[in-house]
Amino acid sequence: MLPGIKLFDLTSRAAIITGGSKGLGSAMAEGLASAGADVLLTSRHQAEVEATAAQIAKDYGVKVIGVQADVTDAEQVAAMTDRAISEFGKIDILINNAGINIRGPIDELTLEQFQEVQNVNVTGPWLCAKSVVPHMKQAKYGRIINLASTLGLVGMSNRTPYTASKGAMVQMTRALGLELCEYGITCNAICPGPFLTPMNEPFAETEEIKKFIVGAVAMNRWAKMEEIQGAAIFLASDASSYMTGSMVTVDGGWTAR
Ligand SMILES: NC(=O)c1ccc[n+]([C@@H]2O[C@H](COP(=O)([O-])OP(=O)(O)OC[C@H]3O[C@@H](n4cnc5c(N)ncnc54)[C@H](O)[C@@H]3O)[C@@H](O)[C@H]2O)c1
Ligand SMILES: O=C(O)C(=O)C[C@H](O)[C@H](O)CO
Repeated sequence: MLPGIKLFDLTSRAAIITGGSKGLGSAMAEGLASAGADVLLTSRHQAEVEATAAQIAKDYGVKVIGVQADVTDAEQVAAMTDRAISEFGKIDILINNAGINIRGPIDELTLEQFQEVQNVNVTGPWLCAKSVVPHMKQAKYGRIINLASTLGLVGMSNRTPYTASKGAMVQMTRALGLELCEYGITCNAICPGPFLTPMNEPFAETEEIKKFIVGAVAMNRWAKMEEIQGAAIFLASDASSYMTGSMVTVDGGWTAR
């Protein structure tokens, strides 16, 4: 008999998820934990990430550790990787989730704002991948999952820093997917559509976003938080073993139009 649903089992797998104290990071941490994985969650804020980690560990009976780490700081990223190795002895899965979005017309944005978005959304995931890859190569196994965005595939006004960064994430996923598959490591991306996380909450009631949800998203609604979990578990598990350099859209039909 072929393995079927067992392909999605993450028992005893060790994962790092960046930017995980709230939003999609914590939803994916719950998803992986529910499939049996141990998780090291990072955030820039120690108390917040510890509280999220403790709750998930209690709910799912796996090891979940909260660690303060800014993904743009190479030393903090190295410490994050060292901690995962000392806690779990290996790193099977990296989810590059931490990200920011600074919106506005190009003539009102500053160079510093543009660079900040590239630094968190592109340099951060590159640094995290660079840091875990030697361990994955040694183990001849790894799953790297990048949170790109629908806005890495299609455009949207007043979002030049974010769309540029997510387009870069799409291309970095393809390049890393090609580079690493000979070592048993895959790299794929999730391209989410609109989820009502802290990133989007302040804009949810604007006319622009209300029109966009009805006009661009075929399902005419925001995604529910749990709707990110299927893609995350799939790409983290052996169920996706023949996929690398792929973009998985979870966007309510936005890009199908
Ligand atoms: N929410 C959406 O609709 C949506 C859509 C497409 C893609 N995404 C992407 O999914 C990811 C998660 O988004 P979200 O909506 O949960 O956002 P969010 O703002 O709710 O959460 C992002 C997390 O990243 C953390 N973070 C920010 N800068 C960091 C840094 N330098 N180092 C470490 N952590 C840092 C934040 O503290 C926060 O916990 C992002 O990469 C985002 O671009 C989100
Ligand atoms: O950036 C925004 O304000 C959006 O509403 C875009 C989407 O919600 C989401 O981020 C798509 O990737």
